[in-house]
Amino acid sequence: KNFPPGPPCLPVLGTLLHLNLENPLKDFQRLRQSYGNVYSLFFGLKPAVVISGFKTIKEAIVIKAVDFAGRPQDLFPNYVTQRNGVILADYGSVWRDHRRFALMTMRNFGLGKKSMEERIHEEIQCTVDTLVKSLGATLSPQFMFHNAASNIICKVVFGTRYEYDDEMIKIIVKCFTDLTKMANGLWAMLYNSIPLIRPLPLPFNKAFKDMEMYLGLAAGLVNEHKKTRVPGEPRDFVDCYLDELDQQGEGSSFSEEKLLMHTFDLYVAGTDTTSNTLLTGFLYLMNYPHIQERCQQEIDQVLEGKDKVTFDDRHNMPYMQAVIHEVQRIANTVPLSVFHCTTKDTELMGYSIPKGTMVIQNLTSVLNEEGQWKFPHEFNPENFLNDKGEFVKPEAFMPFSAGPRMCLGEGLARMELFLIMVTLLRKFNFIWPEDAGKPDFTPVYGITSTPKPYTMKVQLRSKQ
Ligand code: HEM
Repeated sequence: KNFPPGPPCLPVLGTLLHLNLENPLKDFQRLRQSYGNVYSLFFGLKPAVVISGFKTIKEAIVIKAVDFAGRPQDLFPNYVTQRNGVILADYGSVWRDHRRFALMTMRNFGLGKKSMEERIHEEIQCTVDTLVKSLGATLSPQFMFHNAASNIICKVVFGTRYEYDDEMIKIIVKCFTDLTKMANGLWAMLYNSIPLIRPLPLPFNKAFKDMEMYLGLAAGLVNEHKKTRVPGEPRDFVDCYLDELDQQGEGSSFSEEKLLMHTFDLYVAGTDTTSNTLLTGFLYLMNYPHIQERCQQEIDQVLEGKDKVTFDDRHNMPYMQAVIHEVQRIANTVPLSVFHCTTKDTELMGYSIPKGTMVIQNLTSVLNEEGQWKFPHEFNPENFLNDKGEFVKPEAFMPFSAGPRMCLGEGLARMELFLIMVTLLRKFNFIWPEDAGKPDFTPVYGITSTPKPYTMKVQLRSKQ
């Protein structure tokens, strides 16, 4: 009763036929126009509510926070991750303990402090070396940015990194990029909607194989940690978790099984998001050379005489900050966030939503919402600058979502984006190759949006 309205529903299929399962973003927008900011869909028999627009999303996930802080437990990714980890954990003590632990650990390891900056800078040096080797040639930057993001989070979690030509990093990055595309793609939607097909040998089985591969790798790394660790002197996230396990008594929610999936969550969430944001950033900067040039002018001025950029320098770089935020807005890296679920019977904008209903936050609808942005539909850093040229962040800037389930890697991601983009723009000019044709800015849909593969030319800047 009083459930949000939605398109007509068929037996077995629900409202699946109203969506292009390869990329439903346009359908979500179309349905919003017909049914408003809160409407319902049915995945088979399973009801879902799609929420759109800044006001509605804020009301749900920030103001009524706990009511909307659950995660559905019967979707394809829950089966693939064996219901472990933090990203898909339902609202409750296991999620709370693991989230708090991850936030605290990453902070102790220097999030916002110098040591994390040093780790990022070490990795940037490898990116710089790759670019120097490509001077004058045309380069595909996909692997380079994926490898850099992957290595940074790998160092935080496992204390190690892989050379860019190491077979292992190729396997890991491929596994992560495949999984984030599969997790809410066509086969996942069919898996969710039609339980009868689950035992069949269909393409979704690849995700289970990828996960098995990752767990084998992680178990090997954890075993090595067990042999070499000094209790109380942690080197990385895994050591911290093992220390925590030593201290936890009976009834603790920490376990080795959970550790493995926790490493997966941080590793995968930290790789595909940051790298795709960087790829989007350089795609736009090459095609808006005047914006690239203005960034470089600001960087040269602020960093004059300095060896390296620090995260604190962002306070003196309003234009660069505006560009990075605009890149994140336009990249729309996690377009539907991660699906939420109501934790109790609740209400939203006058509609009743029962406990256990899946909630899809259409972040896309906020990041390009008319009325929230000066230029909602174009790439324009002015969206984040006031009349005095100062950096301002509108409340509708929600690429990391908001509320209790908000991205826990936001601090790390922001530091990476700033240090990487500033260092590379200071040293190089990025040029759209003359023979590359017109750029295609339309991203490929998945849990993370990915720019279509492109190439770049790199020139050493004369000043450097
Ligand atoms: C540009 C980079 C990133 C973007 C745009 C992004 C975006 C998001 C979004 C939209 C969510 C879902 C929030 C919700 O359900 O309401 C999320 C969750 C999460 N992110 Fe990120 N993320 C980024 C980087 C990272 C990094 C670097 C890490 C790793 C340290 C990370 C770890 C996580 C985790 C563990 C969650 C689950 C939080 C929870 O369920 O409590 N993310 N992220």
